[in-house]
Amino acid sequence: MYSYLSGISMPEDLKKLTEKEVEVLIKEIRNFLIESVSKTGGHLASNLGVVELTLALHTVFDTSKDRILWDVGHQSYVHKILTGRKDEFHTLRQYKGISGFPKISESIHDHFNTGHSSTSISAALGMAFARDLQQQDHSIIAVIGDGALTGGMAFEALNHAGQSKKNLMVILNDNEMSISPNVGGLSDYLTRIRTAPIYYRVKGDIEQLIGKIPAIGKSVVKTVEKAKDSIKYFFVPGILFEELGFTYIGPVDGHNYESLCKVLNKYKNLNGPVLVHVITKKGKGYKPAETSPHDFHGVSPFKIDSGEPLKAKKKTTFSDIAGSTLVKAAEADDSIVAITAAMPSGTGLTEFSQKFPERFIDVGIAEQHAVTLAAGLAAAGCRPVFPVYSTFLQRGYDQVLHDVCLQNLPVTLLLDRAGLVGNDGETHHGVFDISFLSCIPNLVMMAPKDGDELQEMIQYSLKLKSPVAIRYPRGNAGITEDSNNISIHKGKGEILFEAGKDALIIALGTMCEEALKAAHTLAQKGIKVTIINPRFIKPLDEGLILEYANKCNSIYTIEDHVKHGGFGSQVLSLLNDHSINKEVRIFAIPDEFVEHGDVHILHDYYHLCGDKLAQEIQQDFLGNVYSPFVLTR
Ligand SMILES: Cc1ncc(C[n+]2csc(CCOP(=O)(O)OP(=O)(O)O)c2C)c(N)n1
Ligand SMILES: CC(=O)[C@@H](O)[C@H](O)COP(=O)(O)O
Ligand SMILES: [Mg+2]
Repeated sequence: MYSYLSGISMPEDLKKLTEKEVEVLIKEIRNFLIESVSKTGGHLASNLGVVELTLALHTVFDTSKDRILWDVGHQSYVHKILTGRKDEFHTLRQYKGISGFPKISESIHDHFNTGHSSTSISAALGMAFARDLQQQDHSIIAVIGDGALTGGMAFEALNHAGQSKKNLMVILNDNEMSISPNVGGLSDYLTRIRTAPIYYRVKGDIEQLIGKIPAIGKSVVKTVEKAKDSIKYFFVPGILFEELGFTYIGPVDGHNYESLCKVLNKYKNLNGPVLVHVITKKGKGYKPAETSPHDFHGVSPFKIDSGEPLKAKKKTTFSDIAGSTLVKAAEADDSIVAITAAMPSGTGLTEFSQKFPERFIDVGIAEQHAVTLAAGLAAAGCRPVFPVYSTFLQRGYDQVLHDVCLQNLPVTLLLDRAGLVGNDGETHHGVFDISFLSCIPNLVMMAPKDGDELQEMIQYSLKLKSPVAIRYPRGNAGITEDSNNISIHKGKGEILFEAGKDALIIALGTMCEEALKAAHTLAQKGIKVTIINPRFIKPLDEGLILEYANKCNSIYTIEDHVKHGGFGSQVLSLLNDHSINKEVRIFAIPDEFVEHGDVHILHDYYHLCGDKLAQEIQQDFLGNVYSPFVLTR
């Protein structure tokens, strides 16, 4: 079916093709990507945009020694296809299949693992220092998108790399898009470069021209120098990067394989850091993705002819509820400001951004800045809310501690995608937030069992005069059966289910639903349990937990989070402080990074589901056979 792609196993095979054949290969790769991702889901639009660029990189460089670092790494599919993973591509992002991001463990052609944005230039510079110290000779190329370039780390690295004079190439893949349209002054600057009338002029011509402007006499010299500077700043593309110490090349048409190869060949041995500004179209070659790059940034399986998702739209998600609750709250309180770090739709803020554009702030991929911006807003009398994926808040840790909590500022952090997220895998699971946040003084932390409770918790958080974090998972927000009336009071949990004293299950957040399933299964076996929904991670409902821990025979905690420093550890510590010496078993994720795969598979593997919980509790009653995943005291 694929005349040329079928013959490509490794990058060397590519080098045997003529330019005409490569043109056919480009089309074949796009078809292959569309076919394959329509079944597995994945980051389609970004990959369609870098087909020519990736082929050119593999034509000019040799990644068995040269190092290409893919920023974020969601655009590395073509690289994977060309470096021995074509035949496994149908397993992309599936449990035990290949990852959606670069992985050193997958291939010698992957040189650095990524997933979080804006790391590539720092890593490339580190490798350049190492290469020179070890007197080696290879090329190092960071490929970074215009969205990823909005991240603070990228600026820090550009600043350092420019001055270091190290030989390295930064390829700026500019498609004017982050997940949503890109934001910020730098993005505007790139637009000016792209649309400048001197688009195809080379910088050298302009500099020569400026050099020819005569200047006679002292004051004339001064004026002319000033004028020259202004002309240069106006006309020389990429002057910003030049001033930082980079040689700027571009803009270059990122869909012209031949000219990309020429540029890369010409500048690959240049002394010092070089930045090649490549213009691409996100979603290139597939109409639905070109028209709607946002919708095809990360897709679930879809119909190729229409681009429609295979499964009907999901029910209401936790993110939807967070968004609609904030809209309602903002209608009543004009001090509420919503912040996003380049994830407006992922975090459910689309409606908010449309209804309250003046109170909606997209900072770009800049979580650190977002947190301190929130602190500033709060210090000046606004009520900021920052919905952010749990995993990306890791970027803003010191800002949460130092700028928000130390000053006890009323900032609400909505930790979306808390728990296992599924197919993005180890870089994206939000399973560390309890450990890194619950140790911070002044911070109140909650986890809702369902959508209704999330709504109440957000409303409650907006009344508090202190920082609050609320963690909730990716996906649908159900309504819990057996649910009581929801009324949130600081540090108060609820008895969700009470059948007897054989076992106490303290189930955090959506694990309540799993605990209820287990309770019903166990009831049929004659084992009577009680379930506590703690609602608060901090402060814990100590009274309720101690009362029932004393009453019940054995105690179980369950959470979608790592065990170390997690919720169960805190319960254990509480019981220890009160000398309750009963058996406590913690169902949580052990001390390892969790691979990618469907969430239900991962939950099953780690026994974070009703079936396994019931099985384990039953086993305990039968004869104490323990699973390796649960801690026993
Ligand atoms: C620290 C961090 N924050 C947010 C994200 C989510 N994210 C992944 S890709 C992306 C947009 C990247 O845009 P760009 O670099 O321009 O790549 P493109 O998809 O346009 O090729 C965002 C916001 C992330 N991966 N890491
Ligand atoms: C690459 C990246 O970081 C994002 O695109 C992420 O994959 C989005 O995840 P959701 O699909 O959960 O919004
Ligand atoms: Mg982009």
